[in-house]
Amino acid sequence: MIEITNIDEIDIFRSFVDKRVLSFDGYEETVKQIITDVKNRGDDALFEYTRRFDKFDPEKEGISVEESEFNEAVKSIPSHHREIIECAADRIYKFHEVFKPKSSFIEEDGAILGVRITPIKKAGLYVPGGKAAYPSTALMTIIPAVVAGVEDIQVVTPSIGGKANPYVLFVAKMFGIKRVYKVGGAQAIAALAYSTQTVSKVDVIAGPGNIYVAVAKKLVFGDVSIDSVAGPSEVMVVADSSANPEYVARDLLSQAEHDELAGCFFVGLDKELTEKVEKRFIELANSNPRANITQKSKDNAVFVYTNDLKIAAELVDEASPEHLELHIERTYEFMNMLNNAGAIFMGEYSTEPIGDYVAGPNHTLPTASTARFFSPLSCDTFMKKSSIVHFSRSGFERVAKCASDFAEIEGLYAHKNAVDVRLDGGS
Ligand SMILES: NC(=O)c1ccc[n+]([C@@H]2O[C@H](COP(=O)([O-])OP(=O)(O)OC[C@H]3O[C@@H](n4cnc5c(N)ncnc54)[C@H](O)[C@@H]3O)[C@@H](O)[C@H]2O)c1
Ligand SMILES: N[C@H](CO)Cc1c[nH]c[nH+]1
Ligand SMILES: [Zn+2]
Repeated sequence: MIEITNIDEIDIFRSFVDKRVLSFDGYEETVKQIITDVKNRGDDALFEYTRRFDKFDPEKEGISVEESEFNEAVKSIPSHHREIIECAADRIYKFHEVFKPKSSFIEEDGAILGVRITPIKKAGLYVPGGKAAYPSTALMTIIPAVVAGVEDIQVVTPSIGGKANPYVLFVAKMFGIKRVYKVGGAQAIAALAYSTQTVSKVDVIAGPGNIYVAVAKKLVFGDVSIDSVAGPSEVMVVADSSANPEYVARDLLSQAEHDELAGCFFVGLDKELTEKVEKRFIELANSNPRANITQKSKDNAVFVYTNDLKIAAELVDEASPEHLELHIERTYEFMNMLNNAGAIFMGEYSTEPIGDYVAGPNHTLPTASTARFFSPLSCDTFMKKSSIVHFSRSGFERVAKCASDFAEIEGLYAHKNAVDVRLDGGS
């Protein structure tokens, strides 16, 4: 447990956060090489990495999911599992539909000004599948793209041993996605960004993944758009003496389970609670073989005690975590003291896994402190804006002199003349 009772001591926590984030830079060289290789050699490189990391031979087995594989997958899903997926899909769909951005305009005397919002044409969606398959992420990536109106959707998902996860295929089929490729990691991101003989180039890549996927998305950003750097999961819990330490320890563990690089940050406003949570987290981590918590996972967990709500809020903004859970009495008051978190879960019944599956908001969220500037995946990820400017003669006359004079200030006389010619024939 670290004790921080003075704002000047916040550096101890900052260096913990920075060390974890900086360690991700160590993957850049490997990822750069994979991207360059796929860019230069297309399918040959994509297949080679798939053979190496996903343990099957795409040359023989192919990477495109065929119609028969989709049909077999759909048949193999028991009806009660379909109902579970449909229940989650329904809630996620409704949430994204409500928050889909809409074009809007204002009218002033002689002018219409506004923002036209249209879907991006081509999207590549990443559904993770290394250590575990993520059908819930298939819902969280496909639904906003479909609701946004993307015309052309490709899904990539690593398929260890060559068999795509049937639940992921079920979700793809549910939303009419025909192109699913059995590739993953940095090589899949490179294929979507630059194209290969099989995979076509997209305009936006969205979806979470491990550190190789996250670093690859960061490196191709600019050549394509991305949702965010959504890498190894993180959860931060702020709790006071009203919190249930068992709930808190279990919520921390739920994210540690994703990856040994996952980050778990606990801030207790009560010393005894902080000690209890740390002890219980370690106990659970040591006795939970199915969750596969390693020493590295435990090293990526930190327990802080502070007696000051303002310091707690500062610690949240320092970490800018993917998920923030508030197990405190005055949740809304505390929320207003901070800025940065991918998703905020209010109160002890809003456990993070509810958000992973059924709450409705997207579970694909920025990590590695990028919640400072990135937002959750949403319909916005798949949409872009154009400004609309429409002046009538009378509206033009109201603003023309201002524009003409401004052009003069900048010394841009062709600009000035383009305005003046409409006023008085120009010079
Ligand atoms: N931030 C979010 O919104 C969010 C949501 C869901 C999941 N996640 C994260 O997604 C990740 C899922 O990870 P995963 O590994 O199970 O699946 P994954 O699909 O992200 O990664 C599997 C791929 O990693 C590549 N890879 C593995 N070892 C490699 C190596 N040594 N060198 C180069 N490439 C290598 C392989 O190509 C493999 O196909 C976890 O980190 C989890 O926390 C994040
Ligand atoms: N917690 C993950 C986001 O960090 C999302 C997820 C999918 N399945 C289970 N959890
Ligand atoms: Zn999760």
